[in-house]
Amino acid sequence: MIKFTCVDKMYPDGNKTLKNINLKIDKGEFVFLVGRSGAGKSTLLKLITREERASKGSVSVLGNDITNIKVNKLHTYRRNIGIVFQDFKLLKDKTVYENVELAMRVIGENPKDIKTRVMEVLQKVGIYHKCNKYPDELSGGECQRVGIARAIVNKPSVIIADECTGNLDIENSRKIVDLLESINEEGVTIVMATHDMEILKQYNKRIVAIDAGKIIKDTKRDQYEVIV
Ligand SMILES: Nc1ncnc2c1ncn2[C@@H]1O[C@H](COP(=O)(O)OP(=O)(O)OP(=O)(O)O)[C@@H](O)[C@H]1O
Repeated sequence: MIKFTCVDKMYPDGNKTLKNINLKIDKGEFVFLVGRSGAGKSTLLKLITREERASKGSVSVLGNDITNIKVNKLHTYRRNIGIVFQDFKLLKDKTVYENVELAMRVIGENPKDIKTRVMEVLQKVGIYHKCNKYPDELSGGECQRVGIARAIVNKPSVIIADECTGNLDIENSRKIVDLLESINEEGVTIVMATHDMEILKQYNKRIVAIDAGKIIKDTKRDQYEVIV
């Protein structure tokens, strides 16, 4: 499903942010990516969403090598990936419904299907009753529910969540991870970067730890295909 083979990532300033990453994540897994600030978590996630490109090695997702994917194919590739952000990235001048609807509109979905699907996901994430509210009228936890609704509305195979509980208290963080867990139970692969030790302790998931650009721990290391 997601496979990193001997991946290095160097930014233009010459610093090697990721070093020889070998990582395999199977379909339907829920993985916590942990590490101190600057360790390289976001960079690793950006290689999956293909916002960044590996400097060396290859990244393959859903059976396709995306390392050198053509720019005109990126749009189609990204339909398989839902992204949840720490700061929600909701459009302030759009309602909850409109924020989620837009994600379907931009890929040209049939307007008839849009309404049914948006209502369905708003119900799933528990924010249906606030569908006409604007982001400024919602709590952080509610905003993140909308962020998750937007991420899942196009039925992606993978959800990438970068510190998606970073702006929430522990109670709301738990509710958000519970929601991601229920999405994972439907077969969606989840990769979530987090600093939150409470969350790590409470949820028994695979943990991949990065330090200074290297994987230093993986609770499922035995199942790796390490290619050196
Ligand atoms: N666009 C960029 N250009 C140059 N260096 C970058 C860029 N993005 C990240 N870096 C550097 O790469 C390293 C890893 O950054 P990254 O954001 O991946 O870490 P992180 O583990 O997600 O950190 P945090 O938990 O603080 O978000 C840092 O030293 C950072 O300064």
